[in-house]
Amino acid sequence: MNRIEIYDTTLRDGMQAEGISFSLQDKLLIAKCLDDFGVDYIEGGYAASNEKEMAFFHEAANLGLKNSLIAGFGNTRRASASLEEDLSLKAILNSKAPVATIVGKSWDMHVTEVLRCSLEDNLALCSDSTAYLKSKGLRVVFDAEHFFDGYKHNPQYSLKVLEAAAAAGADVICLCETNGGCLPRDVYEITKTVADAISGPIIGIHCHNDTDCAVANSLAAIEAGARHVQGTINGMGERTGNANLCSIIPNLKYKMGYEVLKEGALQKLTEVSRYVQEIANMQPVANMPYVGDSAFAHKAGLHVNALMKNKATYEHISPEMVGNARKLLISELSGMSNILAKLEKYNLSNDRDLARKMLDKVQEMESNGYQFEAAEASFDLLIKKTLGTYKETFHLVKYHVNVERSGSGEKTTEATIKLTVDGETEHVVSEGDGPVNALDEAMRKSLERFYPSLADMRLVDYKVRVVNAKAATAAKVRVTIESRDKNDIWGTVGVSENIIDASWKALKDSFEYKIIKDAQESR
Ligand SMILES: CC(=O)SCCNC(=O)CCNC(=O)[C@H](O)C(C)(C)COP(=O)(O)OP(=O)(O)OC[C@H]1O[C@@H](n2cnc3c(N)ncnc32)[C@H](O)[C@@H]1OP(=O)(O)O
Ligand SMILES: CC(=O)C(=O)O
Repeated sequence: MNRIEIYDTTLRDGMQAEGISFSLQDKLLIAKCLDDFGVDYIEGGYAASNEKEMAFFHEAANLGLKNSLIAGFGNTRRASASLEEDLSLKAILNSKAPVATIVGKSWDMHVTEVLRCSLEDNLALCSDSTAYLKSKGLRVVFDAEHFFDGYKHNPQYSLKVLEAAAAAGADVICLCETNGGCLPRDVYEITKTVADAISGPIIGIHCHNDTDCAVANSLAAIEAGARHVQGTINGMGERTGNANLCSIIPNLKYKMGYEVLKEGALQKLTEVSRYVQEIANMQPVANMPYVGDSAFAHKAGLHVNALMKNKATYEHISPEMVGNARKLLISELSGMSNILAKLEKYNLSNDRDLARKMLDKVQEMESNGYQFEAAEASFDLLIKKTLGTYKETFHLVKYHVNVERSGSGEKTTEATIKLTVDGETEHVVSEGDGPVNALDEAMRKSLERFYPSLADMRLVDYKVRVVNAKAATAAKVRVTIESRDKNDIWGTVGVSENIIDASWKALKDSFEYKIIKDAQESR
């Protein structure tokens, strides 16, 4: 069989990550996104855990999912409870999910020390819990917890657990690398033994990332015969996380030739990763393989030079295959090729004189603290200034920012700005939450009359960095601002000894970029 089932546990194991808490609405949005992406299973949560988890299952039934089956998660029955009375099994049935995933103990040490029952009793729990859920018409995934560690200590017993679940009718026997401490060779060999020993159910793999090998371990298990893989979007999960589906899926498809998801789904991978990241309020990890912002970002001059001749020189796949985009960065490590590549947008990529001037300018500015990597819009304005096509869209006469704090802790911040547009003067004052916000508000207030489309622009990120730390408070600071409107997102940069002035420079570039962009688009 060449097809691999993709089982997503972002909403259950992913939510076990420190700092992650999904609301019911978050869970429903993610489930919809995963269904559009086309994963085979969405594990919705630990059904017996709390009301929100249960509510998810009931609401998810109305989402009209087209591609994915919802799985309700729980454990094998407690030794002290009957099948009908066991809270975990009851909750799975109450969830009305078509798939039941039950975690059962497959390491003898866990049976004797955590469940505190006999090894025989645990075999009965695994077997009768599986058979009971099957008798209710559910598809059953049996998650053999700590299977690899268990196998290393007592292989006969761990295999007996799998055999008990298989004989009871489990559809999938999933080998869990719960503590995440194994390396690929062990995972391959142990999975191969299981795949040879167990016939009937599909063999699955569920890995954690404690040795940074969760993806490699999952792929090793697939090579050894597993045909079902569990993981989470962006690898979020308990401790160091779960196996990252955003790496596993493209590796299976593009590197190993397996069938996964539906045709065309991989082109949505980056979007899915960022959507889940946004809902989870996670810090973006730029160097994530395939989906990270830097996954196809090229900085070194030699690399860009070669890429312009043939993309395969420094890219293992083309970014479009996973819905990501190539970025060519401008920095002090740039060569002529980085600049020429940027000039392509202006049909000027043959103008080597211009490229040389730009490169000299970039290197001079970067030695003074500028950095253009995250400030494409400032770079764009610099090209126009060097070409002589730049026309000032407004002219600053002066600004003044006042920050006051009273003895009782009351704070007020006010910015006054005087500027001219085509000879007309505007002089306005604005309050703000802080000096940059006040300056931003004052600029909007003074410019919106001339450029109404500024109303749909907003500042989304603001970063400050000291660039020559040795000079302490006299050091320069670099301010990088990210702005967006309905269609675009752009970055600008300003450097000064004064943080307000550095912010002003970055803000000015941002406003000018937006005004020029809109004028060009309306032509
Ligand atoms: C490997 C994994 O990640 S599995 C998923 C783990 N996820 C979670 O724990 C998150 C959700 N959990 C919860 O909301 C709660 O822990 C609940 C509702 C499941 C249980 O809560 P409580 O009844 O208060 O029990 P508590 O969490 O303290 O202890 C777990 C109990 O389950 C038992 N148990 C653990 N695994 C199993 C199993 N596979 N089969 C049967 N019983 C089990 C433990 O022995 C313990 O029993 P004890 O109280 O007799 O010592
Ligand atoms: C089931 C599970 O999450 C684990 O064993 O890690």
